[in-house]
Amino acid sequence: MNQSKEQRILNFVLQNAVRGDPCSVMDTIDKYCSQKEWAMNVGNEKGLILDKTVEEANPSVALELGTYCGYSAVRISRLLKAGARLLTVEFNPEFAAIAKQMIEFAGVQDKVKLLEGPSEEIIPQLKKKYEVDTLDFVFLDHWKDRYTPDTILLQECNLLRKGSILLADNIIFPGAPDFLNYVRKSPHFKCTNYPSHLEYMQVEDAMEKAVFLG
Ligand SMILES: O=C(NC/C=C/[C@H]1O[C@@H](n2ccc(=O)cc2)[C@H](O)[C@@H]1O)c1cc([N+](=O)[O-])cc(O)c1O
Ligand SMILES: [Mg+2]
Repeated sequence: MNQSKEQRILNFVLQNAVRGDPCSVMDTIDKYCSQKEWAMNVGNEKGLILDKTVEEANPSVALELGTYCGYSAVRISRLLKAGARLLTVEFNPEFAAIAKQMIEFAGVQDKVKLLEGPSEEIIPQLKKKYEVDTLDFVFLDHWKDRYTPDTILLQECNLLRKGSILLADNIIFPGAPDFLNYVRKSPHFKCTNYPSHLEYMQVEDAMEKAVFLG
């Protein structure tokens, strides 16, 4: 049966990137997805905003919602200090299998734990099952209608602390209007908007940073 787009992206990386080199993996995915087949990786323009926010957070424990092929998991984990870890949530088994291979090829597997399942099931397990105290950084890039309920769930599970940084992708396209409304109206978050463009396209997009105030 014919391959999936995600399998084709992984194969292109395995054949063209440098094993153990996260930047080479990111660049190779960006090359494929800008020249051959578009895919919903955060990409290099918004990726630079992600990099700066991760560096600002300098997290010991980071969470990503929406692994997909592992592009942002590689991007985030390459910046983590010794001993720090990224937990990334993916519920599509095909995507999880691709991402696992992508993460291992990039050589960041010791920093990344891929959790398979829906975010609403995984988030309540983070403290007891995955030994998380609080999260220093959260990247939201999964279903856009899950950003708000999962942000509320993170608070209900006491997973945020004063200064925890949330960064959300796709604020303009496809858009996450209820999330934007929620965090901007909430007295518990200080928000910053970062205008950018949709990955690999000349379409407006933006990222929103929301710092939890406790
Ligand atoms: O739809 C988008 N993203 C949805 C991502 C969904 C990913 O999150 C996982 N997940 C993991 C856990 C869950 O609980 C739910 C889903 C899904 O299995 C998928 O791997 C999107 C779309 C465009 N676009 O241009 O159309 C651009 C983007 O940058 C996007 O991020
Ligand atoms: Mg996205």
